[in-house]
Amino acid sequence: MEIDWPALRTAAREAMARAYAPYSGFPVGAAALADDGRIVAGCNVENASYGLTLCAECGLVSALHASGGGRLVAFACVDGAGAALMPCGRCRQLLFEFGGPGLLVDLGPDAEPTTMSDLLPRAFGPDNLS
Ligand SMILES: O=c1ccn([C@H]2C[C@H](O)[C@@H](CO)O2)c(=O)[nH]1
Ligand SMILES: [Zn+2]
Repeated sequence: MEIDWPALRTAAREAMARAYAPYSGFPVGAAALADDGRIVAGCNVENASYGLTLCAECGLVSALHASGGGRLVAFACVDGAGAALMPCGRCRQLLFEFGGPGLLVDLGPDAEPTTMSDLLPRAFGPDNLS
């Protein structure tokens, strides 16, 4: 499948603009290409009880399912400056569930994408339960 990385980055930036991050002042947007061609996105949503913060990737995974499910093929995440941002540890696990080790991960316009297996080597995942 052809991957339009600029379109994914744009979708991530658009989601980032809708972030609710009054406590950290660190808005994040994430977008991914699903295996049926649609783009799903999410932004971080913080809470006065700081530890309840939802990362942008949480919203993305929820959006994937709320809009029909499927698998993730390619993923991009941006910070408030629009630069590529690496998902936190918890979000790597969330993304692995729906993209597996081959999920392509954006490293920005000046680098080749990497894969989830680079971000989360020797991952625990659904296959370990079968
Ligand atoms: O992968 C990440 C890392 C951080 N954040 C958010 C959580 C918090 O609102 C802010 C600062 O950590 O960035 C994300 O949304 N995704
Ligand atoms: Zn996270």
